[in-house]
Amino acid sequence: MTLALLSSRLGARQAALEYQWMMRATTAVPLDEMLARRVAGEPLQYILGDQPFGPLTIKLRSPVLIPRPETEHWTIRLAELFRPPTRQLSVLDLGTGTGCIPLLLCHLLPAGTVRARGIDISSDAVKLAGENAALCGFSASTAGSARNTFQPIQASFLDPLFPDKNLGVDPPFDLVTSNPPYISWAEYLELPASVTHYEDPKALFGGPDGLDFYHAIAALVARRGFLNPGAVVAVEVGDGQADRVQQIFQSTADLKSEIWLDPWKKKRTVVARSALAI
Ligand SMILES: C[S@@+](CC[C@H](N)C(=O)[O-])C[C@H]1O[C@@H](n2cnc3c(N)ncnc32)[C@H](O)[C@@H]1O
Repeated sequence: MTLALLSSRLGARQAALEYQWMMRATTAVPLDEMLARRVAGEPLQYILGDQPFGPLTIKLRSPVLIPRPETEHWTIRLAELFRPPTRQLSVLDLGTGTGCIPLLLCHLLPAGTVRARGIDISSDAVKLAGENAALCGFSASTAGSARNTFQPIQASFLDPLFPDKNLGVDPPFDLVTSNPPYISWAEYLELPASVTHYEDPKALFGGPDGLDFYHAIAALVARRGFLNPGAVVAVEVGDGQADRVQQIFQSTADLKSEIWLDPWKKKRTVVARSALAI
């Protein structure tokens, strides 16, 4: 009965596909319950409890944002900029969520070359990112010095005192990444219920025009001593925001940048580089 309902909701083809994923899921949730939750509109990823992100399997729990394929795409391309690595990279991910971005970088770059920290205001996100760090084998507490490490830290990077001396977030950084909240108020009203009911509004809202977090990130990386010479700052942007974000980085941080397209040819990532001599 519920499978029939799912078919009427998603179409027979998609329902059959999702049914197969549920059958293969390793979660302890009974199949009937999975079907009922999906029919009620819950995203499949939360029901299954994990999803692939590049070659990694990332654990998921509502309300922490479900990593998107666009983010996976630019993170893989970003790792290529650091091949072969010329030195140890100190990485800071702002708004880390599941930890997917720094964890994929840890996976893609040679062992012992990445020390990543991820900041998130949400305790749910920090807890989940810690679980993912352990599952992927990059937990800072257990890893030896020859391993890449990722440590999630609960803090707000909008706080004027960030990074407080006691946080363990010690500049300078070689790479700053962020997929910040970038949905404007107008866009939020248009989002489907599958997003607004299950994903944390804190992960979505970027202020009235969606650009608040880019101003904050540009001001942060503009601080003296925050970036190493030649450091890279890579931020994901929403539809139609890329040119404006480029201007913000230029005017606030004096950083020149380029724009990367996503697999659907949309301007998705602004990638800036600090001068080789600062
Ligand atoms: C769009 S989600 C991105 C999550 C993850 N990086 C990804 O790509 O899937 C933005 C994240 O920023 C976090 N966030 C929102 N405001 C923040 C703040 N002031 N300081 C730190 N993190 C914040 C949210 O909790 C959320 O996890």
